This record gives sequence, structure tokens and C-alpha cells, in this order.
Amino acid sequence: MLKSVPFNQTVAFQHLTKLKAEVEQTPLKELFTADSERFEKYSIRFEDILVDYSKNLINEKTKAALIALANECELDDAIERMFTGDLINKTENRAVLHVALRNRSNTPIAVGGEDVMPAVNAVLDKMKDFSEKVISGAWKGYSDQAITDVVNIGIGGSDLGPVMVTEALKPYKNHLNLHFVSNVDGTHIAEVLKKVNPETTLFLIASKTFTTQETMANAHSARDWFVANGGSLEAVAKHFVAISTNEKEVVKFGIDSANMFGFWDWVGGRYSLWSAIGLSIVLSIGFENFIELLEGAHAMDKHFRTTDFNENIPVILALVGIWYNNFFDADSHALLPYDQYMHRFAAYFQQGDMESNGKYVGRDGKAVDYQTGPIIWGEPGTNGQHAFYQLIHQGTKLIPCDFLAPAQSQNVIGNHHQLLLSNFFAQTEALMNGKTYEEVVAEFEKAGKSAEEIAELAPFKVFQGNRPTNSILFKKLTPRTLGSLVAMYEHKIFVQGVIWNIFSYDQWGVELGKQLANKILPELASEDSITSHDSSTNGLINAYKAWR
Ligand SMILES: O=P(O)(O)OC[C@H]1O[C@@](O)(CO)[C@@H](O)[C@@H]1O
Repeated sequence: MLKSVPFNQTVAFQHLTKLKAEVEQTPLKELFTADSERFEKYSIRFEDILVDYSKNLINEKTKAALIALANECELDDAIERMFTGDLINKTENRAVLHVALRNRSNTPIAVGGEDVMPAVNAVLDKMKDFSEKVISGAWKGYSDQAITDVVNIGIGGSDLGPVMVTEALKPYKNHLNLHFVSNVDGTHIAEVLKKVNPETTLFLIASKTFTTQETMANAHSARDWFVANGGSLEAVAKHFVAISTNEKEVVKFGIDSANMFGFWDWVGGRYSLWSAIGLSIVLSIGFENFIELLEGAHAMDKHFRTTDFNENIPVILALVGIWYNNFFDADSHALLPYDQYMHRFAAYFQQGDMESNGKYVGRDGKAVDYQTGPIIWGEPGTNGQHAFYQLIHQGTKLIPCDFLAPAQSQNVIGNHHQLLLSNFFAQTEALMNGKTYEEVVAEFEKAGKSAEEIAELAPFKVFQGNRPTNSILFKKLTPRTLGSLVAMYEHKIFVQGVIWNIFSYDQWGVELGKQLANKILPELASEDSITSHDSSTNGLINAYKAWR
């Protein structure tokens, strides 16, 4: 286990605790009136991305103390250990090298003394060759027709990344129809199979382990459907490819290893969209655009690895997040993209963040006595405004929010984009400034309300304000920009895990449910009344049996 001082026993932590009182005495809007340069001082430009963190409850002293916390937690050393292939995923004895998948500089990165880049590039070449055949129509199905539909069967990191990226980059897609099946609920695959023709459909079985219950159930059902509807086991080779680290299980399923796109155990599932798991992305937007996605991530990797923490975007976002999570008792963090194409962005980082930092045991093997990973949630703007912004503005909970938006729309219709962005700008301003009682009264008086009405209604219309946000404005949602944004959040998650002194790259927490489901499954197959569990679980299972 790594040596380190527990997070909340660092000198910086004690200092920050003292600074909090000072920050609480100064309303956010006063920080702006006191310093006309605040926006310039608390924003960072990276290529075509502007990260404005000025609407946060921080000043120069708190920012310096947060950076001191990062230094006291030996963040610089941790960053280098990741980038150089150290086995930082200690509980699985693995490196964490999703950065190698997009290492467009092609500098050697060794795992176990062997440079991984030749293998990474070989898989990229195979993805390029295969995708060009499918997209061009050269790849034929069993009835000698070109592929029209691609069905990605995977779950978690083998689904969420491809879905998020193909949705976000829809303006770049080609003629192929992409479908995603993840849930083991038969509805998911049934609804997709209604839409596709076995003669012209390509199935991608995406699974790092190739043992995940949901994915294997869906893969077998897809193959059964294929054979029962005009295909054949011989024709599987033309209509099924596998994306996995587990060649043995791929071949056992009946997919030729020549139709397998491999990746490695040092790629975490939730960090795998840059790997062969991204094959559906390549088929959707083409190889060149996929490379642009990798280039954008690589550019952010270089920024993260080489930039002083004062101007380091992932480090700043991580530290500001820790400020609210650990000093202001904020339990969640909202990702609010003002771009409909990014409608799965928050969902993607629910796995990315919560499966990484949703941990209560520290690297020393002992339960921590402080908060770790936040609850990640969010919906696109402006829809969220009509759903949960009431709580964000006037609730009793502090909800730190990231607002993201493109300056350029990819669908210019009327003044829609200006309407969208006017809300994007207004929401963070409103959350910061609020509305005082005096302002409410003045509005009521202007509207001719009586003193009684004002006394009765005014309290409900006061906004406390002082609610922190980050604004991330980018020129256009291009593959490169999306790659940078995703890598930015990946590294934010890494930084927070280092400071909380937890292992961010395993996911033991997903195992118990699976184990118990495997125990219950045979009980559902029988007609017997079940008594092997607690009365609730027994009662539920037996009620199901009575109704099915
Ligand atoms: O890619 P696979 O091996 O099928 O795993 C799918 C998902 O299942 C997990 O919950 C791990 O069991 C996620 O970490 C992972 O992305």
C-alpha cells in the first residue's frame, strides 16, 4: 500500500478548514466587485476551450491552500507513475494506461518492460482497415449485401462511452445505423432486433472480460436470432466481431480470433472508449474523426502532465470539487451540458466518476473517515431548468454544477442557439447573485402589490445565491474538443482519487450483487416456494412466482 498521510490529517487540510470560515463571510458576488480582474485570474484557456472557475467560493488564499493539499498528497509523483505504467491499480496489480491508447506522440510507454505502443497501433490499424471495409460496403454479409446496421452489445464501459461519443458526434456520422444493446432486460435487444435485417447487420460483442452476464446473454440471443432468421453458424464470421481482452472466451463463443479486436488489462472498462471498444465510434464517424478524438484527449494528457497546478485544468476542477465535497458537505456534482448532442455525457461520467471514487476503504486497507466520491448526475440544458433547477437554486443542499456549452451550434435554426446560450449564461449568474429580499420587494411594489401581499409572498421569492458553478465554454463540439473534455474529467477523477488516497481503478463494489444474482437465478427456474433468504427477499421472489 502506498505511504501517505491521511487526507484530513494533512497540514493543508487543517489550513483549509480555517480558511472556510473566511470564505463563508464573503458572498461570491462581492469577490467580483472587489476584483475586476477575477474572471481573467480564475479562468483557463486550452485550445478552443475556456474553463471559467471564477464563480467558485475561492480566493487566492484558498486556491493556494488547495494546491498545497495536492502537493502534500504527492500528486506530481502520482501523475508520473500513471503515465509511466506503474502498477497503480494495486488491488488488481495492473497499470492504468488509457493515456497510451491515445498517445499520438508514439513515445514508448512500457508495461512489464515492454513498450505497448506497437500493439496499440496494430489494433488501430486493424480498426481502420475493418471500418473502411464496412463503411465502403466492401465487407459483405452472407447474402452478399453491404452492412447497413451495426449493433454494439456491451454494458458499462463497453457501452456508455460508445453511446456518449456517437451521440455527441452525430453531426459527423455516416450512413451506417448504430444501435446499442446493454440491459439484460429482453426488451432492450428485442426492440433493436425489430429494427434490423440479419442479412445486413453487424454485431459487435464488446466485453473486456467476455464473461459479463448481461453481455453474454444478449450475445447468445443475437446469435440465436441471426441463425433463426436466415443466417447460419457458418455466417457468424461475416456478422459478428468481438472486442475483448479474453481471446479464449471469444473463440469459445464462436467468433474467429481473426474477427477479434483486442485490448489489455491495463485499460479500465470505464476508460476504454479510446481502445477497440471504440470500434462502434469508428464505424459511426469514420477512422479519421476517431483519431481526432484521440488527438484531443492526448492534447489534454500533455496539458495535465506538464502544466503547473495553478493553471492545470483537471487539477483545478478536482481541487474545487474537493473543496465542496469535503469542506462544504456537498454530496453530489451536476454536469449540465447545454448541448442536446451531449445528452449522455452525465450518464457516462456516472460510471467514470462513481465507479472510480465510490470507495470507503483507503489505500492502507482501512475505512476512511472523510467523504470520497460525489454522486454524479445531470441532464442537458435547458431541460434541467424545468426539472430540478428549483432545488439547485432554492433547495437546502449545495449542488456544485459544471455548465458546458458550445459557442457554435451544429444546427442553425432561427435564434435557438442564442436562446440556449442566454440561459447558459443566466443560470450561473443567477446562482451566484441570487435575489435579495429588498430586490423582491421592489419588484412587488413595482407590480403594485399591497404590503400584505408582499409580506406574505416575498420570502418565497428570495434566492440566497452564492451557489458555485464552473462554466466550460468551447468553440464547437468537434471530435478533438470532445476528446479533450472527456480526458479533462478523467484526470479530474484521478486527482481526486489520489488526494482521497483511494484506489480509483478497481471496482470490487460491483461484485456482490452479481454473486447473489447468480445464487438466486436457479431459484427462479424452479416452481418451489423460496425460503433460503430473509423474509423480504423470499416474499418478493415468491410473489413474482405467483404472478409470472
Ligand atoms: O466490458 P465487460 O468486461 O463486459 O464489463 C462491463 C462493465 O462491468 C463492470 O461493472 C465491471 O464488472 C464495469 O466496470 C465494466 O465496464
